Amino acid sequence: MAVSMLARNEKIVLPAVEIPGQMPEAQNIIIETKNLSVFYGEKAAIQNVSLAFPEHQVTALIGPSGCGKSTFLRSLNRMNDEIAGCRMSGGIFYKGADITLSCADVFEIRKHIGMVFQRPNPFAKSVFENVAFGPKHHGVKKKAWLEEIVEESLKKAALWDEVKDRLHTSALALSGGQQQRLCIARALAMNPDVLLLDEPASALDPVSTGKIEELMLELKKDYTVAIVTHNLQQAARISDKTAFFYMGALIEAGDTTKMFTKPEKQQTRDYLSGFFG
Ligand SMILES: Nc1ncnc2c1ncn2[C@@H]1O[C@H](COP(=O)(O)OP(=O)(O)OP(=O)(O)O)[C@@H](O)[C@H]1O
Repeated sequence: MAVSMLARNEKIVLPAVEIPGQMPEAQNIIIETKNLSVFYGEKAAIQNVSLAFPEHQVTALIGPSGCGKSTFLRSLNRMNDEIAGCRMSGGIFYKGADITLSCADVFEIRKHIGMVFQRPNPFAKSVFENVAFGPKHHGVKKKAWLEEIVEESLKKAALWDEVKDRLHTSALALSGGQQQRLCIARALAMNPDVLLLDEPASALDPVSTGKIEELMLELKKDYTVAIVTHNLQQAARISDKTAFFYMGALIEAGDTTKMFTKPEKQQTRDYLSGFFG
């Protein structure tokens, strides 16, 4: 099944992947990896990871620096394709379609699976043009339609009230926290199903971090969210599921409350107790 043929609201129910510690009940899985390995040259950064992302839930990816969280996250919308010498094996299934296949259209994939990076990276354009950029690039020309997309995306990113009177001024004049919410609005403007967030609040002050966390809880009503975070309290506050990575392997994944109170693996217990990381 080609990804480009999937309608936005089409729901394909897949059985949950069996991972130690993961919820046994069947859930709508929107994206999942099966035996995914990612290599930089000869070195494996991710080894045989099978992980399923339940729809409308926040899944936090945690683990010590260098364990492969970002590499794994970036593979989910083929962002690693941009890195010379990076290759992967295994499968990534988005609504049942294997998006690792060479025939899969990466631009189409990234429309469905949007990404926001650690450092806010707005374009040196107006607030409006930042959000309208993707839809314009994908053929939306009508001004009224673009205005509607921009307003709706900024509202969903909880930024509209702060910028509605300065839509045509530079995005670079916004605060760091506003810029990050603008980047989220830019991703939402493409009407994705899945949002990938790589430490979206790590460069922000506590107030802006709080706004991003509140936003995550709001966004999961409409989207499936995967977030890399170093901040264990943040993972505990905002995620439904947590996946713990160590040295490129998925050690344990499951319900966040259970992971933080009764992890099954000793390595998870050690990491959560601060013994390493
Ligand atoms: N572009 C790259 N080229 C070569 N090796 C890379 C590249 N990016 C990451 N790596 C290596 O892959 C491994 C996993 O890195 P990755 O950034 O995915 O880990 P991480 O858990 O996200 O780390 P951090 O929490 O510090 O961001 C590390 O050994 C890293 O050095």
